[in-house]
Amino acid sequence: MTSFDGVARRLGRVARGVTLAARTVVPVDTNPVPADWSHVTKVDPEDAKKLPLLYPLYLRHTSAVSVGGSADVTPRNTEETFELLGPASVPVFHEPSGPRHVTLRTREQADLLAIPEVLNGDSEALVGQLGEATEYVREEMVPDLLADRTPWLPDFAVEALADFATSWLLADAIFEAYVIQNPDSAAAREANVTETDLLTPRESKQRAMAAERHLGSELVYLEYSGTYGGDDAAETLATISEGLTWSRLWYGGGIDSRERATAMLDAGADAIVVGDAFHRVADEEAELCERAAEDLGPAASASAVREWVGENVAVADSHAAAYLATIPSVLHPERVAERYLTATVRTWLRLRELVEDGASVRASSTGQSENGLDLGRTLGDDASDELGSDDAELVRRCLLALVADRSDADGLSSLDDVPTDHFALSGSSL
Ligand SMILES: CC(C)=CCC/C(C)=C/CC/C(C)=C/CC/C(C)=C/COP(=O)(O)OP(=O)(O)O
Ligand SMILES: O=P(O)(O)OC[C@@H](O)CO
Repeated sequence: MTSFDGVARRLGRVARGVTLAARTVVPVDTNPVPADWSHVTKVDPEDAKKLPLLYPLYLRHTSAVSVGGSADVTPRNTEETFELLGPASVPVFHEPSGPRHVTLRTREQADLLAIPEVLNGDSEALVGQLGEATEYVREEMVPDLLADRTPWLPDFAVEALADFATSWLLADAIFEAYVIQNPDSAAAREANVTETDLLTPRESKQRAMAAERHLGSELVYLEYSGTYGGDDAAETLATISEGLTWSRLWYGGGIDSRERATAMLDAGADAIVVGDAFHRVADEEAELCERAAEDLGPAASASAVREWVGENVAVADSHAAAYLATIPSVLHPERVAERYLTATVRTWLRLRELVEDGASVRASSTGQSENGLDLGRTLGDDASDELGSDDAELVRRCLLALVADRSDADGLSSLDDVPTDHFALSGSSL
């Protein structure tokens, strides 16, 4: 027995050596966070943060979407956000800020689970919350899953499987080592980061090096949430990146222009994270569509809508253009913004037309509308042609659900799970 244990220990050491060699000396990239992700859009599930009506159009340009936020996030609004984002063609990962934000449903929908550990907060934010989460997974989430899916398993097998599944969930997750540098943010309050906890560039680098080597953090995240870190952040990114060989380095906070995005990428960030600038697109369009609905009739022609947008919207100063400008691969953000804002107004007017006509919109078992939701006609061909088939189906479902909310609709129970409250326009009358 002892000798078997000895062999197992030696094998374990060899495996650790191979893993370390792959992270350092061998020229392969074993980090599960793709190196080519350079732009991440953070979608906050909290009820006050909304989505643009045609969100898959905007999100098709970002490398990945992160679902998470620090305030007013609940299991319900997190699951609803995944209902909308999970089926989209862009990779979606989950960044919980509390143990119970992770549910069986969010695990099914998310491509990755990214768990925050704060390097300059209190011990709760480094390991306390993770401890609570591990207990919850081992003693509630996994046993509930096993009871549901494998009720015939004997108790001893349930125990062993629950141990394995809990460890697997953590082994399969990625860990994000946060350095929070804006004490005025919700994330700082959550992690108990105060003015005295802010780090110098050198201290940030030292903790990042420890996170890579000791905690195995796939990601180091310099977080200025809500405010732009400017030159201080650039210096910190440059210093941290000198110390990292394997972990990715991300920057988030106040990115709302091409200049800010490129400044942080040039300073050494592998990716920038954009949150508020995306949600502002939704707030802006709600106001815009309400104005358009007052000026234009529901049956306004495509050219009338284009003209109205040209005359009434300062596209260069719009939040749509600002968000798109944060994505370096979007070469002409203003042009793209004009196309998307026009498509949004067209869509909104078309939905009003459908509701006004008292259209009984039906969804067939495949989710196809039988009445009037041809996307080319609704969004305009140029915008609808940009959507792949999964995104097109998702947009169609969301639009049908918004109409169904306001009409006598038969056969629409398949749309009940579309959480339309998450659109900024859900508060506007159709
Ligand atoms: C393993 C399971 C089931 C769950 C993990 C649960 C854990 C450990 C959560 C970590 C909670 C934590 C340490 C939070 C600290 C604050 C933080 C970094 C929040 C992330 O906030 P952002 O999403 O950046 O927030 P804002 O965009 O609102 O600023
Ligand atoms: O909302 P903003 O300021 O873009 O910040 C993004 C992200 O770092 C928040 O976690």
